[in-house]
Amino acid sequence: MRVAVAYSGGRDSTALLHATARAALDTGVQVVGLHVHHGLSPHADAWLTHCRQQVEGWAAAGLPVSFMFRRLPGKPAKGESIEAWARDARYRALEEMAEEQGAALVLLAHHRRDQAETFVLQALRGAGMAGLSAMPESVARSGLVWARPWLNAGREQVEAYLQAHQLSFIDDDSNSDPRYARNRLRLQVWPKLLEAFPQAESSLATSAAWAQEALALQLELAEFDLDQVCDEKLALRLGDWQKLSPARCSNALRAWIQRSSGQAAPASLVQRLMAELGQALAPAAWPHGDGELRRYRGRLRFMAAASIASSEAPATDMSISRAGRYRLAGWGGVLQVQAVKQGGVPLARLAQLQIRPRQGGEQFQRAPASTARSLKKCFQEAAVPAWEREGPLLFAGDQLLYVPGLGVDARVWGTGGERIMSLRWLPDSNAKA
Ligand SMILES: Nc1ncnc2c1ncn2[C@@H]1O[C@H](COP(=O)(O)OP(=O)(O)OP(=O)(O)O)[C@@H](O)[C@H]1O
Repeated sequence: MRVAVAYSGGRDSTALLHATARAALDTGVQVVGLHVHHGLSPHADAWLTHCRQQVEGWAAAGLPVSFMFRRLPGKPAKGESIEAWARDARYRALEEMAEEQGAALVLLAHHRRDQAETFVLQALRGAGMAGLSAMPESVARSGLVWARPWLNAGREQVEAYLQAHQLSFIDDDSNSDPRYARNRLRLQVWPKLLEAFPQAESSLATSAAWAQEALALQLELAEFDLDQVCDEKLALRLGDWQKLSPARCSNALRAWIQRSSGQAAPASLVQRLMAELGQALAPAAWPHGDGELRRYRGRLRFMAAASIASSEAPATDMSISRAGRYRLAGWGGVLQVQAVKQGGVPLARLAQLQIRPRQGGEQFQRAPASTARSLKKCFQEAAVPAWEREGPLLFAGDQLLYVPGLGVDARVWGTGGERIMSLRWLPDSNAKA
């Protein structure tokens, strides 16, 4: 049997790797230290050398321990948080190495101060229960168990272990860089906090444990509620959902978004949906992750971008020769055609219309003196909300005539001397829940 320890060479993971290897003596368990070379610090090569040599020294002294490392390919993208990139890439590399080594258990050296700091950092961001839960003692992910055996141990205990065994470790100079929130908290706030509240670390870690319990309850309640308010295709039946109390509504919604899209719901999206979902029944859409949430006929669904274009009503032809309201089959609404003096399309151009779903790549021109641009750009410039962007596009041959939310394309505006018409898409507002 093989156990892995994520080993940065810092204080905590040095102590943990050594302690694990000692505990494994005479048990038949093999321990492997997994080191990730981030390539971010000029010292990264020296750290790697230190780690390898330290483990080789321990192995030579008879401990059942070996070493493996991986260099991270690539760099954080421009604008991406270095911390977030390094964390994600580090966990992926650790996962791959553990698999290669045949280790089903990976130990991380986080301790109680790390847990208390995480709780405070999350609270300072206004996090909910998921954030305040901080780090779990163990979690199964990607076929591996990740465990933090020292999550309830104080930093002094780790320090005492290092001293007792005369272990050397790396002092990462980036730990004093004040650009990182954790470093500011650790260096500027923590000493003062402990001076005023000596029990702070254990109290905050206890609060994180309460948050974990509260989170588990929230998730259980959400499962229960979603069983009642989802249809067989897992769409949310809005009429039933709205009957829940406000706290249960947002709790169930958050869990439903995560479940149906596979992506966590930002607090801003949940807030917005709570305000907008119950106000009307008209078809509407809200962007989320790599797709959008769609309200249609009293149900909310998530649609991935790839499936959106193909799932729309099919392209159809129609002919319009006078003002009026025209119901478009399969589109859930009517097209209003009215005579206007300017800014409209010549009536003659409506004789052979094609009605098509948006497919991407369409260009629209908002004013005669401007140029044609992508629909996405035009929607952004005109600040058209997501739910007003829905509906059919009207074409005459290859020429785009009308886009819901934007109006008639300026390239086809009539110039006078002919009957010109405004077009307006009116989605049904009376769909039943
Ligand atoms: N480069 C790395 N390679 C392998 N494991 C790492 C690496 N960086 C962090 N870890 C693991 O994640 C844990 C938490 O990381 P964190 O950055 O908070 O600690 P650290 O200051 O790098 O090192 P230490 O916790 O060993 O003092 C570490 O204890 C270690 O188990």
